[in-house]
Amino acid sequence: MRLFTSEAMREADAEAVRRGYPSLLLMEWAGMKAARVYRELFGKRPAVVLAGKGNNGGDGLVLARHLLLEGVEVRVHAAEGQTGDALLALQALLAHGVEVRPLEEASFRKGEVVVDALFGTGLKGPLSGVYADLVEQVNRIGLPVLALDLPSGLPYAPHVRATATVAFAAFKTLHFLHREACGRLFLAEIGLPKDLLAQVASQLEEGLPLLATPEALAPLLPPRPLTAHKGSVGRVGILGGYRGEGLRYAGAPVLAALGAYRMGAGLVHLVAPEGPLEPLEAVFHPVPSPTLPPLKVEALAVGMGGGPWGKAWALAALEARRPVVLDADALHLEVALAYREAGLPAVLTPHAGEAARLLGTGPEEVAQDPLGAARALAERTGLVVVLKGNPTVVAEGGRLSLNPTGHPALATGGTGDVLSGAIAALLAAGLPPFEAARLGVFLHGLAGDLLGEEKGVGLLAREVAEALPRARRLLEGGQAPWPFSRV
Ligand SMILES: NC(=O)C1=CN([C@@H]2O[C@H](COP(=O)(O)OP(=O)(O)OC[C@H]3O[C@@H](n4cnc5c(N)ncnc54)[C@H](OP(=O)(O)O)[C@@H]3O)[C@@H](O)[C@H]2O)[C@@H](O)CC1
Ligand SMILES: Nc1ncnc2c1ncn2[C@@H]1O[C@H](COP(=O)(O)OP(=O)(O)O)[C@@H](O)[C@H]1O
Ligand SMILES: [K+]
Repeated sequence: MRLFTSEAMREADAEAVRRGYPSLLLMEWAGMKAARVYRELFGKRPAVVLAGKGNNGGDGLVLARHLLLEGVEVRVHAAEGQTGDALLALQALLAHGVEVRPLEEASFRKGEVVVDALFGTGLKGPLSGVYADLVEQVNRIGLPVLALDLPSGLPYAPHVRATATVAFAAFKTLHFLHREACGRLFLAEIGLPKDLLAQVASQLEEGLPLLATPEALAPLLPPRPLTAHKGSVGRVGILGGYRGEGLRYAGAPVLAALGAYRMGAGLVHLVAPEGPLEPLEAVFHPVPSPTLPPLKVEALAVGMGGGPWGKAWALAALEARRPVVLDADALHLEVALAYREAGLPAVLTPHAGEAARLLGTGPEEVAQDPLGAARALAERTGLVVVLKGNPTVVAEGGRLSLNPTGHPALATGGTGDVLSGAIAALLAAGLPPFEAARLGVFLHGLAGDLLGEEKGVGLLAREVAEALPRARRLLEGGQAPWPFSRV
């Protein structure tokens, strides 16, 4: 599924009009579908609708009319100056005898639900003045909020923090970059001609990002035939760890090995300084410093817990000439370029701090524009980039994919190591790097979601590895939760 930008949405709108499709019908469907979501979530609780003067406000005025017709008590506050379809929506509402009061007089009553129809894709720049005050008041007051298309104010501050958001026609990247502001997500079909969104998406020069959905990822799961044996389903080499004066990193490679096994690897070889013999199921290759012993593996994960040895691990691993995940201390521009030069498929898995170091910017810049940062790093290195965080972004060249799974309970030491091993297992099973990265990230995030809901925070990274098979089974069985509902 493609995620749209505001510009792409405007182009879709314009293309519909060029084809002669009456845009008022789109607005009517949008408002009607949003009213349906309102009724599903809030029944007959009274509504207070806040409508801007643009088309987002128009959607809100249509919703108000539909709620009214269904016997819901509705109060409406609207900006002045509607034109076009929004003006027609206002006239239709007024014809029902509804009193429309100014936005400046907006008030809120206990038991009401707020409908945020102030701004959608047409917002230019941050809110100020009366709008900023109103949005802050809505957030403070604590009533449930249904946002139409987008929580007003996004991507800037202040913006509405909604209980639920109904996206019209297509999701926008903002919905998945700002999940917390959107609450529950609904996608409303509003009657655009069937092929129109695909046509607009294909015409855009800079491809629109993909959303990683269960539907798209399930077919990528490596099959497990009855005749499978441990040498036929993917063998993984883990290279990492550090042993120095008074300092040892021994756990990270073990967690990566667990991630690889739990993602279905047949055999895991652990190349690390002498340390705990875990997991018992691995083959151990204790080495005094970064070297590559002879290994029969189909893929590698390199760098976890490598500390000052990180670069040496990565350069040693180059000799294996296998697809590789480069993580943590193996993340250096020089290393990435050496893999590109060698023509080896490689997946880089930086978090915002590591990506910033590779790009020569600050972590805040990366966090502000994860799509841009992931794309820039993928273009600069020619490799696949997994920019970890919420959301995690996967990039290859101009291709971008946003991941909808993942829980804040994952913000704990070692979960990234588990991810590296998991992606390496999928590479070893034969998946191309972009696909291995998308699938690995999705299942790792889903494992975090399952555990976060069951146990809350306080997870151990090894538990995330343990939950991977459950996540995989859900995806296989068509039961992985969709990140949204359709209306
Ligand atoms: N695409 C589709 O297929 C369909 C789209 N639909 C709906 O249309 C929505 C997009 O509508 P839109 O383009 O009219 O923009 P919208 O979000 O209402 O805001 C524009 C208004 O805000 C104002 N304004 C801007 N920035 C501001 C600021 N910082 N501070 C203050 N004011 C600011 C701006 O003022 P101006 O700059 O023009 O003076 C203008 O008045 C979309 O989200 C969806 O809900 C549906 O109806 C069905 C089909
Ligand atoms: N708030 C969050 N929401 C979703 N996923 C998160 C969140 N915080 C961290 N994660 C995930 O947890 C993992 C942490 O990886 P990383 O930062 O490399 O940790 P470590 O180096 O300790 O293993 C990444 O997969 C990241 O996407
Ligand atoms: K809105």
